[in-house]
Amino acid sequence: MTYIAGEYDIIVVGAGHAGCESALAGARLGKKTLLVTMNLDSIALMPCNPNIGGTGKGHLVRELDALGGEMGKNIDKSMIQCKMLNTAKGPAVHSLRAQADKLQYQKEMKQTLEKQENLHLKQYEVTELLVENGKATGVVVKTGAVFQAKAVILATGTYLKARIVIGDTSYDGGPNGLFGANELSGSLRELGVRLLRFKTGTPARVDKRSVDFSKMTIQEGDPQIVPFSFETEKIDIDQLPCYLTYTNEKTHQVIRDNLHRSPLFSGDIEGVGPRYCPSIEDKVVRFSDKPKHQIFIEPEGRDTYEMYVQGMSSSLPEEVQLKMLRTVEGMENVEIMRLAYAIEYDNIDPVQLKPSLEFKSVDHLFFAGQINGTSGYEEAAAQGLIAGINAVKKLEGTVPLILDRSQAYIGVLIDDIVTKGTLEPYRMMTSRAEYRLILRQDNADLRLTKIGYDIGLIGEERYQKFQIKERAVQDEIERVKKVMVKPTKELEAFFAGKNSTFSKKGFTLYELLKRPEMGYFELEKFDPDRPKLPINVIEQVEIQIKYEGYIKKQWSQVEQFKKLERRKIPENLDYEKISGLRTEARQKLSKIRPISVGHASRISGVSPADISVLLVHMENFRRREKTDE
Ligand SMILES: Cc1cc2nc3c(=O)[nH]c(=O)nc-3n(C[C@H](O)[C@H](O)[C@H](O)COP(=O)(O)OP(=O)(O)OC[C@H]3O[C@@H](n4cnc5c(N)ncnc54)[C@H](O)[C@@H]3O)c2cc1C
Ligand SMILES: NC(=O)c1ccc[n+]([C@@H]2O[C@H](COP(=O)([O-])OP(=O)(O)OC[C@H]3O[C@@H](n4cnc5c(N)ncnc54)[C@H](O)[C@@H]3O)[C@@H](O)[C@H]2O)c1
Repeated sequence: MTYIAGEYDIIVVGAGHAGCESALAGARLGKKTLLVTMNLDSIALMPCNPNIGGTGKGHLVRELDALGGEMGKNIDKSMIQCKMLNTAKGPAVHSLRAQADKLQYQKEMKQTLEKQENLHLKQYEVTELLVENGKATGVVVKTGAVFQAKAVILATGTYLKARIVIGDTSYDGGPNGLFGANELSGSLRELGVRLLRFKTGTPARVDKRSVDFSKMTIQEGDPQIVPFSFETEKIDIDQLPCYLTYTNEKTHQVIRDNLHRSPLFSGDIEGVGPRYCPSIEDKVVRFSDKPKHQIFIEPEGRDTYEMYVQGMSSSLPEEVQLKMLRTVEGMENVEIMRLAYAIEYDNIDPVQLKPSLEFKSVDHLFFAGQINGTSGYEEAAAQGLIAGINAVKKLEGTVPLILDRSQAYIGVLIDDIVTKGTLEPYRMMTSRAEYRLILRQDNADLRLTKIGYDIGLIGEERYQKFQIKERAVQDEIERVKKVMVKPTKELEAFFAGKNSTFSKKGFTLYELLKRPEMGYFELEKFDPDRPKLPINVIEQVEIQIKYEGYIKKQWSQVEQFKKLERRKIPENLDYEKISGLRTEARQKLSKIRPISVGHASRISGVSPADISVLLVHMENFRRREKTDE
């Protein structure tokens, strides 16, 4: 029966990684928010690898934290191992990665949601979206109850019309043995939402007691854990190890012999899978010259025997999975606890969204997370936060938060999907960002805390602490510029030990720090008056001094980029009336409706010549308006 069950400012559908951030942002910014989800026991579930961060993704989490999101804090509370990846490379690509206790991660997030003022949690399947006069007004759930709202955020992940495939077996169902949501897609289609069909997969979970770890290489966490959240001071835990092993020719033979039974190759799966998280059968086919592939065996939590087999995502039949796993060193007697599977689901074509994540043709309707064609917990959470903030801004009639490509990986992610769309699940990587040297994980707070504070998600106390850090970095850089290091015998010997060119005229400490071979700590003996500073301040001082030249160069590129970003295009510009635009450019511009000239220039099919035509048209338009005034 249909009845009005409640009225809210914002309704968020789906308590995955995107929905949790959206709902927390909405409630923390003072809006009465309803978070409705299919199963309250699967809040913030990690249906694949229970890990947060990794290359590019770690950057997203730190940015999210600087803006006032929750994911960083939640993984700090629930990690069982942590590593800074890529430390042999430059700081731009250092990425934090933590293995989570899967159940604890969920428990901590659920508790945070439950304790949040203004936030209401309810378990239902949403079957219909309500729209009146081109504006989202609420949702209908399976029982017929109607929940009304001023804005709706859809964050339904991989659940829409989800289908599970294991070899020749397939059935309707969501991830991890949960139900899929079969009705909402139809309602979206009726409202004119264009849907695509993607797929993803997960490896088997195996019983720890059936694995011979003595044949594998142990992978310990870092001795000093760097927290994800800029607010977490210290993490002191007993870390659990992971293990490294490899596939071999025998494994590959089992896969090749059974490829015809893999739905990915027999054509049984129509969805498009993530290029950058390929299944093992994909890897064996696409990289056929490789004799082996890395496999990480990772714990799913502290209190479980289940281990995750990273690198072996598959949709091969059950008995082939077992045969294939048992060819791997250390897994000769392995027992599977949960089978690997592939999952197909409906998602939207994200070019239907504005950069604020609002749907272009339905006001007050936002989309966030994997439903937008992305893949990954962190990508989902980042969008969730932005959608939550922008739903609030929409209700308050203020300008949306749109981070640009020089401000944050979050900006790169959203700009990419809403401008170019995606033909396969989109995963963040450092190579997607043009201004990598500026967008480091270590300076996410310096880039974004002020924005989080202005929005209202960063409190006064945290902001003051941040300002103290910011000032300390500047003061120390200024100080080392003034410290003169005399050319003593001791300094000369130190230089010789470093193979560094010595000069009798002496140096400033700043000049020494610029040299790649010299570190801040080892120069302490030549800097007797140095103040005692926190490690995160010293880290900034070193990076900013060592990479100053490159960073300056990147800032001048950013200036060029910003010039075009600042040239805003009127929302109602009629591209049909601009003569000189090529037909493809006219169609693409009308479809994407870019917000700035810079934005327009990134649309595939819009050439530099089209941009010149657009610029001339805008200039004429501006002059005409000025004359009319
Ligand atoms: C098998 C598998 C393997 C994956 N592998 C990885 C991986 O290893 N690493 C990685 O980073 N990402 C992986 N992903 C992707 C990752 O799970 C998602 O990117 C991420 O969880 C997306 O977050 P989300 O918030 O968008 O959606 P989800 O986490 O999927 O959450 C969606 C939420 O919406 C709810 N919901 C859906 N429909 C409705 C409805 N109609 N009414 C009410 N509630 C609804 C669900 O109950 C759920 O709580 C994998 C996903 C799957 C399923
Ligand atoms: N989003 C999806 O749809 C989807 C689908 C399938 C798989 N995935 C998952 O996405 C993730 C990305 O794969 P990835 O290989 O780039 O992994 P990653 O981003 O987790 O790690 C990157 C690199 O870090 C190192 N590393 C990883 N785990 C480690 C450990 N436990 N100990 C030490 N070093 C470790 C390795 O060098 C690895 O290649 C995987 O966890 C994979 O299962 C996602």
